[in-house]
Amino acid sequence: MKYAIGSANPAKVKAVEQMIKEPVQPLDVPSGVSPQPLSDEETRLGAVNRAKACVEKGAELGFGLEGGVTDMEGTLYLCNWGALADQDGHLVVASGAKIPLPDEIAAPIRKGSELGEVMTSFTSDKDIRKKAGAIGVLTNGELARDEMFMHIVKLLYGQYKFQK
Ligand SMILES: O=P(O)(O)OP(=O)(O)OP(=O)(O)OC[C@H]1O[C@@H](n2cnc3c(O)ncnc32)[C@H](O)[C@@H]1O
Repeated sequence: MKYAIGSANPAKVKAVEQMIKEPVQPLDVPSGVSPQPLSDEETRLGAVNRAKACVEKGAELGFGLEGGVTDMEGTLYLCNWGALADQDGHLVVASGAKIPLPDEIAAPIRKGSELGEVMTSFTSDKDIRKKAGAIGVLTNGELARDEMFMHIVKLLYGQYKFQK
């Protein structure tokens, strides 16, 4: 197995495949963090754990992509992180776009709901996290979740090739 992504979420798989231009194996691996990461640190760790788990399952290169939220000066932001790991123990990380969440979305998350659930009730689309995502909705369709993740994958793969 050459390339793997530690998720079956189509927005994540598509982001890696479009960048790598080769088949990428989706793997069901644990993120090792809470279902709704609540800080940059936790979101980043989820991405790293997913990338490393892919390598442990035999991938030459393993990608991990994680979505979360983070509090900055009292405002909750959507945050996104990615990691790329290889069999030599090399690891690169990158973060993606951050945008503030409106109060009607932030408030239920602060009370314990997951962003995916909140976005589903907000849009009446149970698969929104697999498609445009919160970022697609909140940017009026200008930036979909897969495109946002693709940017992170470019940051990961570019850094990896530069360092190797
Ligand atoms: O199948 P996996 O890879 O776990 O993908 P996921 O979308 O369910 O999970 P993430 O770990 O990336 O995101 C953590 C939570 O935040 C939600 N989430 C994150 N970014 C989102 C977005 O852009 N739109 C909708 N939900 C999002 C997601 O549904 C989860 O409830």
